[in-house]
Amino acid sequence: MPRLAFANTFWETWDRLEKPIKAGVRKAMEKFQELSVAELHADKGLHLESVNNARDSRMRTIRVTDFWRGVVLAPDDGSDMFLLLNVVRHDDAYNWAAKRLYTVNTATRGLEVRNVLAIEQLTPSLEEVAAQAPTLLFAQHSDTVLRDLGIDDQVLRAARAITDKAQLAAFGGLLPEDQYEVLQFLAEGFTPEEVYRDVVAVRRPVETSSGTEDSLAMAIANTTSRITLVTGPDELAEILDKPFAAWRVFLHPSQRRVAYRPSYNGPAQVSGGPGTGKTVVALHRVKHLLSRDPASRVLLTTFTTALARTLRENLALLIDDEQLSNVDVTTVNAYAHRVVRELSGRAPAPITDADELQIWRRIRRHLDLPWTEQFLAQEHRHVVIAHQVESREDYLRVERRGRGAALGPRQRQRLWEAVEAFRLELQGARATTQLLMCAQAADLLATANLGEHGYHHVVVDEAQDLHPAQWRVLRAAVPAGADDLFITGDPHQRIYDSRVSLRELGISVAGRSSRLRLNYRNTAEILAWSTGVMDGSPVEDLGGEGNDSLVGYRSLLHGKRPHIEGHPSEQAEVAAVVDRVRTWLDQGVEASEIAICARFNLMLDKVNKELAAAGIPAVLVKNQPNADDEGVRLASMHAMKGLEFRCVAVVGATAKAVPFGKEVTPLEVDPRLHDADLFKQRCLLFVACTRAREALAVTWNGTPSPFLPPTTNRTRQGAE
Ligand SMILES: Nc1ncnc2c1ncn2[C@@H]1O[C@H](COP(=O)(O)OP(=O)(O)OP(=O)(O)O)[C@@H](O)[C@H]1O
Repeated sequence: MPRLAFANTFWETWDRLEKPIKAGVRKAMEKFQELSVAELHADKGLHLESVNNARDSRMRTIRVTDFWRGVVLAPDDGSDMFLLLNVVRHDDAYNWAAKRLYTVNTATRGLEVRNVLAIEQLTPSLEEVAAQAPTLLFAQHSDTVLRDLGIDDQVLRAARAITDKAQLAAFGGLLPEDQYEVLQFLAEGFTPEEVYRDVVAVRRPVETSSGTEDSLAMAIANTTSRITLVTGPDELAEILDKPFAAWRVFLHPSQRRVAYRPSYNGPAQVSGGPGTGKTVVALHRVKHLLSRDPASRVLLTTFTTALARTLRENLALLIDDEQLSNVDVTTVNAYAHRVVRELSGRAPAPITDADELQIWRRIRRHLDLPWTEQFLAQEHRHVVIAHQVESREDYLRVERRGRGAALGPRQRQRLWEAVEAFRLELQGARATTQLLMCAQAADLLATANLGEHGYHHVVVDEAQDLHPAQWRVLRAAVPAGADDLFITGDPHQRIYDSRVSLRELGISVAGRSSRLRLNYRNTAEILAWSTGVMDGSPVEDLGGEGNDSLVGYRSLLHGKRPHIEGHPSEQAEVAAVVDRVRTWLDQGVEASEIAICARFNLMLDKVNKELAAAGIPAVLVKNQPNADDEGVRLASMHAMKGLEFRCVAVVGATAKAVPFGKEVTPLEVDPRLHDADLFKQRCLLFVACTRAREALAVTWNGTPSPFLPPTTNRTRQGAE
């Protein structure tokens, strides 16, 4: 019986095929499950035929319908694995098939495809230009080094003629995938040793001595990041029935390595820039943990209720219902609330941040304190609750980490009075705050029966904004040991002001932390511009033990440069964004795939009004629309966390809004808090911009935000 595998090129078109064509594919694929290799070749309905002038002698086409054909790579080495490459209109199928060549990479041993014809045709003209060029992109690397990294003769010749990164990007789609990735890493300045470690070694299979390494079947088995192997009819049905999502099937080797590592001897952490697949990895980790022990109970947390809902929907695409029933997908706050309710019998609904500020304001006035209510609220959150300060004596001694303005004993006495007044007021109203609820939950869990209220594994997504009290809940929810906590997050996306030392919270990830570098979401143009917003500022890493940076993050996707534009008035800006949305809609983008994002709801209201006047439906993200609800998404910058859209317009990026003065502690009050607040606002803009997959527009009226990369400020108009 032959074996069947599907290449990523097939999946790229599968969802777009019409029903009768899909039915034809299913029927053809069933034959691969039923007939022998000889019968397949003889089958009249399938009509497996070779391709004239094909560069790859194994190239065949099969009949799908009268007008569509499948392109298949058929083994010629005695192995029995067929690889479905694409489904293409009859006339295009032969052309598509003829120019492609599949080869086994000498270093990774994976199967790669190249457009051999196009490379042959383009290389001489590249060489002509290169002969005059002052520098060549790979001049510093010898042939031996490149060959050791899997670069073969044809690619080597082309690589020697490439002058810069833009040329490499333009040429890249023609090159064999693993070799292109090696060249990209080298072009980004990674050393050959690093490239070997991150690109080659992660893919390279363990050496065997069977001598069959180069068979097509073996190469296919080595290419899990681009090829899906189907082991039986049930699997075939399942895989073809569900809507295809590449992230479910094809993990980058660096993603697979961390998600499917059999076991971690304690808490593990995965960091990575935006769009590098941290959420995807978290979901696959849950799958791995459950497939290892189907009876284990898993807590999967993220930052907001809306994100938890999406996370659960995506998890349902990856695991079956029985497994899903063993996973709680929720926010830390919701879990803490449940714990307090179940273990103490009563859990008041926490007050909102605005209510909390009001209480602090009353106390400030009543005690005639010299600090703002924001300062008092922050002191309570980030010093008192964070360090579990329970008495005046503790507070007088506590080290106020991350706070710049020193507070003497007399000031601390006065502040402690305010804290006591705050707690008294809450008690009187039988109320609490989210963080106090978390602190209570952690205390309750510490003495509770974890078999009933805890988990075997806790997986944490969007970890960067969790407060120490929330970390204590998570730490207490799972007994310390192997595979207790799996944490993913990006310190560049910190938009609230929590600072943690995970080690001090009993969550040491030393020796178990990894980083993802390949961005799957944004085009390189959007990623590069958005990275400019961060201005290379040093960023404290997730665990609070060192610094993190965005150096080396890359995207393989390319598109238009972001549109960056200032307008003379708010009215003109709003009119321009409505025009832009209209253009995106005219280009065929679904309204629900477009987001407009602003720092303030006031601006969103104005945009909403203009959209309505133009007859364009819109919905507010904070109302948690369903994925299939029609309408352009309108969101505050905070609400953009964790989301993504084909097109994003960030409006009102003015100097007054980003940073928003009211949320920045004045320099003279506390220089460290001042810097931290500014940094948070920078991250907020970064998060908003990196939600765009294909198109990003950033606009303002009046003075632009100082966080926009310098060229923007100078030209005020970016090219598209
Ligand atoms: N291996 C993969 N193959 C195809 N698509 C992928 C893969 N990994 C991630 N993606 C896609 O890339 C996008 C970003 O992934 P994901 O949301 O997991 O990234 P993230 O690192 O959590 O992002 P952020 O931190 O910015 O919220 C998603 O559309 C996801 O489906």
